[in-house]
Amino acid sequence: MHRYTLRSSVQVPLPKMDTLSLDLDAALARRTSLRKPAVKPAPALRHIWVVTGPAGCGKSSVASYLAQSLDLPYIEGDDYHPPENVKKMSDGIPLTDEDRWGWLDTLRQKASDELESGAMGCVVTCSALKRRYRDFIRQVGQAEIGIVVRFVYLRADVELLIQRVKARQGHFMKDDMVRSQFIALEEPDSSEPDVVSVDVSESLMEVQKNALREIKARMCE
Ligand SMILES: Nc1ncnc2c1ncn2[C@@H]1O[C@H](COP(=O)(O)OP(=O)(O)OP(=O)(O)O)[C@@H](O)[C@H]1O
Ligand SMILES: O=C(O)[C@H](O)[C@@H](O)[C@H](O)[C@H](O)CO
Repeated sequence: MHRYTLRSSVQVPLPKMDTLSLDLDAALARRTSLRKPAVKPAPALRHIWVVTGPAGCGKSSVASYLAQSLDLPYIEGDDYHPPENVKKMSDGIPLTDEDRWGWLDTLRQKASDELESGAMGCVVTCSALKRRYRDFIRQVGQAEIGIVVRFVYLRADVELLIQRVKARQGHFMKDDMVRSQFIALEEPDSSEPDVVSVDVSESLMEVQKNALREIKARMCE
């Protein structure tokens, strides 16, 4: 190791202890003042995950799994249809925009209330078939700082969903309604970057795992 030696002719007056401490305090004061103010960590983003798609695509099956996996409150959209909507669908009559606005407003309010009560996020099932429905729900994220609305669109073809709804027991939505869902459907495209699309032609377990992986990949965005 290279050792430095002071030339003996050079007299370096050693500062007295008090000036040393003064210098040390001054140096510390300067350093503190130069130190950048502590940056407070940004509050974690709170997500409203809206699982969307036509009847039978797996919204309830996937959303309940996501809510459990992420330990988040789960809002089942079907539970908030007014009775007249349920009756219409049970009678094989497709809903109209007018039928849906109140329901959509209830769902987005429920999601907002969950976050208001301290939840770090929530998972909502809502068909949200049309772009304007998704825009309506997006307003929650535009109104509140730190709240992010994201959509998980469960993508399938009509014949597959007809089969799945046919095989389902005890639900008011019957297979004869599935085609009308696709007529109303405005599939999300690249103009909606807050939508992640998941193919639901695979097994339920695969779809659930894929959806969870996609969500986790977007949590920090
Ligand atoms: N990937 C899958 N593979 C096989 N069956 C599935 C899959 N996903 C859902 N299912 C089944 O398809 C039926 C419809 O699923 P689910 O009720 O979750 O759909 P949904 O979108 O919530 O329907 P709705 O909008 O009518 O409430 C259920 O019987 C469910 O068990
Ligand atoms: O917008 C709609 O037409 C309805 O919400 C359907 O898409 C759902 O499948 C219904 O909730 C039954 O589950």
